[in-house]
Amino acid sequence: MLLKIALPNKGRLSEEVRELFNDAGLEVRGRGERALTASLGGEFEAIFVRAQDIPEFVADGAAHAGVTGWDLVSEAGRELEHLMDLEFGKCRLVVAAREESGITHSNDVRDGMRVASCFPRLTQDYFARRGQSITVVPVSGAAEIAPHLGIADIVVDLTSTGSTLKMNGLREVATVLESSARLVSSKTNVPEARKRLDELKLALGSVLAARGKRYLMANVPRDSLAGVREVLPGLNGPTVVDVLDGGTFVAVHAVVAAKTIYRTVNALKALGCEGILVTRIERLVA
Ligand SMILES: Nc1ncnc2c1ncn2[C@@H]1O[C@H](COP(=O)(O)OP(=O)(O)OP(=O)(O)O)[C@@H](O)[C@H]1O
Ligand SMILES: O=P(O)(O)OC[C@H]1O[C@H](OP(=O)(O)OP(=O)(O)O)[C@H](O)[C@@H]1O
Ligand SMILES: [Mg+2]
Repeated sequence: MLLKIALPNKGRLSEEVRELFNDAGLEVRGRGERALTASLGGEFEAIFVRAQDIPEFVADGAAHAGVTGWDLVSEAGRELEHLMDLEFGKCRLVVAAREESGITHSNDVRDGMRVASCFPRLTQDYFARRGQSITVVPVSGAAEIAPHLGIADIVVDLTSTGSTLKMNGLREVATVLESSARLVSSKTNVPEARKRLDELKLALGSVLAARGKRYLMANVPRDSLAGVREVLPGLNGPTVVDVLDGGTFVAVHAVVAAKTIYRTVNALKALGCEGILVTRIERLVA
């Protein structure tokens, strides 16, 4: 059974999605720049569509699963199964107003104000939940310009670094939704498809787990082993291997958090370790 996975054809998420699938051993094969489908390592078939259309395609059964932004999944409001947070494409959907508007909080938004957004549903829901009655001005992009054109008072738009808002003289006043890329599937998938999707989750998850980790090897003086054990917790404690010379050193292998590697290497050095080697891990199945 060939599972169809809908992936973004271009834009913010497409490169990172491809990288993730490649790293998981599901290489996007036979894809020309404008191809609409491609084989993914022979196991799955990728269909390339706009990120925005992916929730609909998956919900309608045109694809078994898909990768797209949580913002788009939420806006679509379709019944989908959330399989996995892929931890990239991180951004927030925010309410923003012109610096000089005097609006610094959602409470300052007055009834009847016009809100430009590419996310009309989420915008409407957000203000409705707060008991505020606004009018959504739906746009398909560049919402940030709307207040300057006089077609809206405020905007609800995506931001990550904040530079687009700043460049447009807008101030963020509230967060509507936090988003990142997600793997979603249709709720109606048959058991065989579910099994394949579990395998896909395992493959993608093992890459994500490995990204934050490094494999560390070091020659450790036998006398320092106790100290090293404290520095290197590893997955199940470090692996200790005898070195052929049978002498004063043993080899220690461990998986360590990438962000602590600087500190770890210094600590090992201080314990008299030698030949310290740090490498990336491709996949980590715990
Ligand atoms: N600044 C950002 N930083 C991180 N992720 C973002 C950012 N902007 C958008 N995203 C994520 O990427 C998704 C796709 O955005 P993208 O800009 O590629 O497509 P689009 O603008 O919706 O569509 P199109 O370019 O086809 O009109 C968004 O729905 C969101 O999840
Ligand atoms: O906070 P920042 O880092 O500035 O990012 C925010 C911008 O990124 C997205 O647009 P994108 O660049 O994807 O262009 P688009 O409008 O063509 O989708 C979003 O719609 C904002 O305009
Ligand atoms: Mg965009």
